[in-house]
Amino acid sequence: MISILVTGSSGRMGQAVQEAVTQNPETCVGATHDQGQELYPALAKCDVVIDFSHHGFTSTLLAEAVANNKPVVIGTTGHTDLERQEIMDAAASIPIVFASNYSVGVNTLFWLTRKAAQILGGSCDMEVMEMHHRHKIDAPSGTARTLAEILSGAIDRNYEDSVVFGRSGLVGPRPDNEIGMHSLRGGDVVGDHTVVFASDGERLELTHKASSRMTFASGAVRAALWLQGKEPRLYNMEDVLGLSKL
Ligand SMILES: NC(=O)C1=CN([C@@H]2O[C@H](COP(=O)(O)OP(=O)(O)OC[C@H]3O[C@@H](n4cnc5c(N)ncnc54)[C@H](OP(=O)(O)O)[C@@H]3O)[C@@H](O)[C@H]2O)C=CC1
Ligand SMILES: O=C(O)C1=N[C@H](C(=O)O)C[C@H](O)C1
Repeated sequence: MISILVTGSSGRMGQAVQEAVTQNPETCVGATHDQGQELYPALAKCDVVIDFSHHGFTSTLLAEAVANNKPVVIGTTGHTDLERQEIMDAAASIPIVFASNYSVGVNTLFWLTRKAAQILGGSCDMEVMEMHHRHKIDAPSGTARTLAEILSGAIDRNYEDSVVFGRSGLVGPRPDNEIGMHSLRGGDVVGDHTVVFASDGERLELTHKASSRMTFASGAVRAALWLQGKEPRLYNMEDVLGLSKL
């Protein structure tokens, strides 16, 4: 039985993760952690951490996980460049799965987007749209960022140089190689993502819609089990699902 520390435990995802851990016959909730509580006693009791809390907590969590040699599944999004670097640095010491989305469907969308961009990237205008519930604090979503990173990689550009966030005013005709990013917020939407490939005469759209947070939670539990015995490295959910090899 693998004992899991669930951080951000009173949040929407923290609750879903506890349910998914309890439903899985191979895992149990060894401890929970929330803002203001001491981390070390909870961490010491567990084999692996699943974190869906706040980007500002990641560096504290990783410092403690490295000191105690515990693998970590990071589900939190919205990290700064410095925090992303800290995740990469920690992965030299402990195995980490860091994914903007733990659903099987979205990771299939990542794979399909990579293939479609390899075929269409040079000849199509590429845009990303996402919609989430009114409580989400970061934009664009981590998943939309990953999709835009895949698109920009396919046309040999960087995310930072190619992405344009929404458009307003006299922006002029759309330049080639620009990737538009559009974030909608409202109601209780769990998470919708669409990638658009548009050219003269036709348009391809790839869409994923999540209807339950349990899809992310059960994926994170799968990642936590997969991490057991792995070498220190930064992995993603495509590695967990074996999609990186296809
Ligand atoms: N990778 C994926 O598949 C998915 C990722 N996410 C990401 O997971 C994260 C959490 O989402 P969600 O559950 O909806 O958010 P919630 O706001 O519902 O929950 C966040 C939790 O983290 C706690 N928290 C907030 N700030 C801190 C802090 N500084 N230190 C420690 N704990 C803190 C909150 O405590 P308190 O209540 O006291 O504020 C709460 O328990 C987000 O980054 C979201 O984007 C979400 C879904 C899927
Ligand atoms: O905050 C959320 O809810 C979600 N966050 C993740 C993201 O930012 O991509 C994943 C999912 O879409 C739900």
